[in-house]
Amino acid sequence: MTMMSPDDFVSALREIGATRYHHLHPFQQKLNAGELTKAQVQAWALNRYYYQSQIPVKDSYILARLGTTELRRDWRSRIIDHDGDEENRGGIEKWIALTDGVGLDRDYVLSGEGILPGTRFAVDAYVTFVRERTLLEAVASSLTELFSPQAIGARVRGMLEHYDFISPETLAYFDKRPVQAKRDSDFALDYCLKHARRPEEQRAVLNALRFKCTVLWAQLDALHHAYVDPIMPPPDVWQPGTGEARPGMGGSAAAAPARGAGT
Ligand SMILES: O=C(O)c1cc(C(=O)O)c2c(n1)C(=O)C(=O)c1cc(C(=O)O)[nH]c1-2
Repeated sequence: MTMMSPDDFVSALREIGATRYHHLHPFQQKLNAGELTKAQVQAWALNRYYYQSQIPVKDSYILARLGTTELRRDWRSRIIDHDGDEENRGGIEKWIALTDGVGLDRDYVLSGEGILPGTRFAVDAYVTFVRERTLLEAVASSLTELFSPQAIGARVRGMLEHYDFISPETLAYFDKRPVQAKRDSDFALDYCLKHARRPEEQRAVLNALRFKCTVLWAQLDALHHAYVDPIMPPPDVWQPGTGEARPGMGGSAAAAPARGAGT
């Protein structure tokens, strides 16, 4: 393998996004096109909460490995974006507003009890990847965010158009994401261009991005298999019709006992 020029390297990264990013997944396309039931949208919101909750965890591992004040200062804004600070609520809290908005009980969401095993394995694999691989690969695995602004735009437009139970407030999480994603992925791309100085390092960056695409894809596979076709959630996870907030209450309604699949 020979060293790619910076332009070819960036093209190879973009090609991975064009062919493997989760905007291509059938579950994502159904979500955007208004083809999901409310329960299926609830399943998406509930499971993705687990991804959201682990993002600042994985960024904390990366932060600890960055060798300079400048790099850490840049990277720490990612953690603040998700955990919030004295002035701004963070992304995790905004995701809870999303699960509130689709009618899920807050305590049930926070408990993580109804998360699909496939979601858990995929997200945990991402955290493990950034802990165990080189720093370059850990940074590169966030490069999927090069492709998220477009995917988010299409998703928000589609969901607002097609679902009467979705309001702009419910999707407020996504308002700031495209700008944050651009800032973060510009930084990560710059880092990878600077630090991938050998062909095998370029290959490792490309593979880290491929891996991360599978982390996102596997989460949608898990949702599709459990809640779309056929409806077959594993035991002990969220069942449609359960875990809903009582009318007028923000949280703490006990999850209803699990019923049979599809009820
Ligand atoms: O809605 C999306 O399509 C989407 C995708 C991704 C991504 O590409 O990993 C992230 C997010 N959203 C997101 O909101 C987010 O905070 C985020 C952090 C990261 C990361 O790898 O550090 N990816 C993503």
